[in-house]
Amino acid sequence: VVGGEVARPNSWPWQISLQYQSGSYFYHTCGGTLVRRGWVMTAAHCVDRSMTWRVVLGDHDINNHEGREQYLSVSQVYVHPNWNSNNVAGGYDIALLRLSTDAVLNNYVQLGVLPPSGQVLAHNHPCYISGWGRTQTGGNLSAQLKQAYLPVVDYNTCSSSGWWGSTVKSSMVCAGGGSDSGCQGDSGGPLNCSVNGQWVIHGVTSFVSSLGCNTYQKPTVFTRASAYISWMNSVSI
Ligand SMILES: C[C@H](NC(=O)[C@H](CCCC[NH3+])NC(=O)C(F)(F)F)C(=O)Nc1ccc(C(F)(F)F)cc1
Repeated sequence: VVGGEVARPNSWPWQISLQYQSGSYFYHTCGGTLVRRGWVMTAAHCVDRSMTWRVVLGDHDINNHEGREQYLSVSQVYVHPNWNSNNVAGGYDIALLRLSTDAVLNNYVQLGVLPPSGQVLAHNHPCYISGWGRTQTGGNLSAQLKQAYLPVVDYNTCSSSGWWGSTVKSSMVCAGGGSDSGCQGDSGGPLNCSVNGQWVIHGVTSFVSSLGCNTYQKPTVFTRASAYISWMNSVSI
């Protein structure tokens, strides 16, 4: 996350850290959202390479053990069948991870609420991105979970010339476009939108401009979760 601020610990209790094993250590690579006690929603591009994965729940500082974390392994990866790893602009950048054991829900670990199928938010609807991604273009990951206010940019604006044009599809959500943005390492994490006083997970962080994370009029682009409800249900989530 470029800009924004460090989140109050566990204030996004459905946010997970997806980590891969290298040697005897695990490393953060992507975010994700706990959507059922045994299921995590993330981006397909996060799991393009097959690795030994683990999901960390209830985390705040990914470099320190604070005692609220739950470490769960991944038993199965379900990538959307239409995902093309050579074409993030094609959409379908969504995957479900089946956890080997169910999460324990508590003050630090809660389920994210998914939107109704097809729900599209209006221009400027209030949302926050959360993640441990780079804090600047080309910079380092954040040790602590960060958040940034990224209001929705509607499809009409986001797909216009000067913005993303035809790179963005209606199966995506754009948000931000100013000095705050997602960045590498935020992939797969949630776009948390306030709907009737409840946080609803409207996006899965997918891509930013290759010219820089917080490029003007290149808002952070999310997979629109409401476009994939039936697919997620078909995976028996
Ligand atoms: C550096 C930048 N990385 C990204 O945007 C990666 C996803 C990369 C998927 C493709 N390997 N995502 C992120 O950094 C995220 F955290 F914002 F989600 C990037 O490659 N952006 C990008 C690439 C291609 C296209 C386009 F579709 F237009 F070809 C648009 C943006």
